[in-house]
Amino acid sequence: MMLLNFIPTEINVQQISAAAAILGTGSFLMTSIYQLFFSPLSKIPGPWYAAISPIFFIVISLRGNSVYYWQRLHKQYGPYMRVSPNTVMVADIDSAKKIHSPSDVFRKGSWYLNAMRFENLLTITDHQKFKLRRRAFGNAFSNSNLALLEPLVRKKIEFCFKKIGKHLDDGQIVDIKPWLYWTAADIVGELCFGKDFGMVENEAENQIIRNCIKFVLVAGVQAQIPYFKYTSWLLSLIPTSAIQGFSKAEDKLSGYGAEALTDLRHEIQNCKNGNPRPSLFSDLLDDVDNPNAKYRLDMTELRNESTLFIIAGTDTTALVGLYLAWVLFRNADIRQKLIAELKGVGWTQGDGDDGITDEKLNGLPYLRALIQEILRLYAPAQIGLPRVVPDNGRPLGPYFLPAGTECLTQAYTLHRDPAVFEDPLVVKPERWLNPTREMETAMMAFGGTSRVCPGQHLATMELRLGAAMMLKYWSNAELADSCTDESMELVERFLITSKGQKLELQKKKSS
Ligand code: HEM
Repeated sequence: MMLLNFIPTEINVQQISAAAAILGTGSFLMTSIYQLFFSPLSKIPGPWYAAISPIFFIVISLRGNSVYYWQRLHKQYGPYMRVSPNTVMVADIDSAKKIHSPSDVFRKGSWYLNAMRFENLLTITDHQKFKLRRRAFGNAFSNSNLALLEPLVRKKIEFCFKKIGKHLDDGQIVDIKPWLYWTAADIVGELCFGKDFGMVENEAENQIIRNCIKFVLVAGVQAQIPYFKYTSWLLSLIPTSAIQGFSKAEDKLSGYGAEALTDLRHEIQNCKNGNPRPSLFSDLLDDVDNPNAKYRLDMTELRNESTLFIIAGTDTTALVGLYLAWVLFRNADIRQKLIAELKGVGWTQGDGDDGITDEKLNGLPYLRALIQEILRLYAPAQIGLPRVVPDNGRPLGPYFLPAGTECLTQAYTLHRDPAVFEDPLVVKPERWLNPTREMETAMMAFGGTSRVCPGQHLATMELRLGAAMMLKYWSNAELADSCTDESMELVERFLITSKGQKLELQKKKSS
C-alpha cells in the first residue's frame, strides 16, 4: 500500500523522457567507469575515449586512411593498444603470429560477414566449417594445378602488355591502371569460369569491374556499420540509378558468377571424354551431383565462392602490379638488376619469342626479392584482419585477453617496423635475398597462416610474368610527367590504392 503512494497518478511524456535520460546517462557512466578502470582490457594503453564507446573506432575506420592513423597511435601507445571497448590492436610480431597461428585458432571476427552478405571462403568464421570448405577446393590452388593454368595466365598478360607496348610505340600516353585491372579480371574469369571477360580485347571496362569497385566501397562501410545492410536495402528502393548501382553491385556480381559457372558446368558435362579446359572450379563442378564426393559444394555455394574470387583476385593483383611498374620505371638501378637476371634465363627485350615461362622465372632470387619488397610496401590489404580470442582467453605479450576480445594486426605497421626492416620506407629488394626470421614472420601481405590467401601462388605467378613482360614490351617507355611521388602516394579506402588513381607511361622522349 505504502509503495503505491509513490507511483504518480498521472505520468506525462516529459517525466518519462527525464527518467529515460537519467537511466541512459547513469548506465553510460557506469559502463564507462567499468571499461576505464575494471574491465580486463583496462590496463592496455590507448585513448580513453576509445575504451568507453565503439564510435571512435568506427569513425576512424570509415573516414579512410585509418591505417596511417593507427600507425601514429601505435607510435604513441606502443605495440598493444585498445581502440574500442572490446578491440585491441597488436603490432608485436610474435603476438601477431600467435593470433594467426593454425594450431590455436583465433577465429575470424563478424566484420567479414558484415562486409558481405553471404558465406564464402573469406567470410566463414567457424574454423571447422572453413576447413571443410578449404578442403573442398582440393588441389585447385596447388602448384601442379597452377602449372596447368600457367599458359593461360601467360597468354593473357602477354596479350595485354604487347598491346600497351604498341600504343606506347605509337606515341600515346597510356594509363596502365585500367589495363592491369582488365588483365587481372580476364585471368580470374578464365580460371574460375573458363570464360574470357574480354576486357583487354575490347580495351574497355565491363560491368564486372564497375560492380567490383562499387562492391568494395559498399563492403567497407557495411563491415563497420552492420545496420547499413538494411539501410542499403531501403536505399535500393529509391529509383535513382547511382544509388541502385551501389546497392545492387553484390547481387550483380553473384549473377555473373552464377551464369558463368552454369556455362562451365555444361561445357564440362559435354566434354566427358575429352579434356575440359583447366579451371579452379572444374573438380568442384564435376562433383555437384555426386553424392559420394567427400567434399561437395552445391551451385549456390559455388556461386558465392566465384563472386568472392572475382573480388579477391582482381583489385588486389592489379594494385600490386601497378606498384611493381612504378618501382621498375622509377628506379633504373632496380630495373637494370632485374634485366641482368632475366637475361640469364634467355629473356630478351622486344617482340621476339624468348620462350619465357613461369617455370624459368620462379627460381630467380632477385625477382622474388623484388616482389616481396613490393608486397611489403604496397600490399593492397594492409588493414587489421579481425580475429577473436578463443574460449578461456589467451596471454598476449604482457597482457591476458579474455575470450571474445577482438584483435587486429595491421600489416601496414608490421611491414614498417624499423626494428625488423632497416630503413623501412625505402624500396630495397636486396633485403629479401637473406631475410631474417623476423622479416618472414612480419610479412602479412597475404594474411596470417591460419587463413592465408589461397590465391597467393596464382598472384605471385602473375606478378613474375608481369615484371618480365613489362620490361620486354615496354622497353621504350618512361613515366609520364603526370606520374609523381605525390600521385603514387598510398591512400587507404578499405584496400590500399594510389592517390592519383592512374599511372601514365609514355614513349621515352629521348628515343
Ligand atoms: C597480390 C594479390 C593478392 C593479395 C595481396 C591478397 C591478399 C589477401 C589477404 C591479406 C587475405 C587474408 C584476408 C584475411 O585474413 O581476412 C586474402 C584472402 C583471400 N584471398 Fe587473396 N590476395 C591476392 C590475390 C588473390 C587471388 C588472385 C585470389 C583468387 C583468385 C585470392 C583469393 C582469396 C580468398 C578466397 C581469400 C580468403 C581466404 C580465407 O579467408 O581463408 N586472392 N587475400
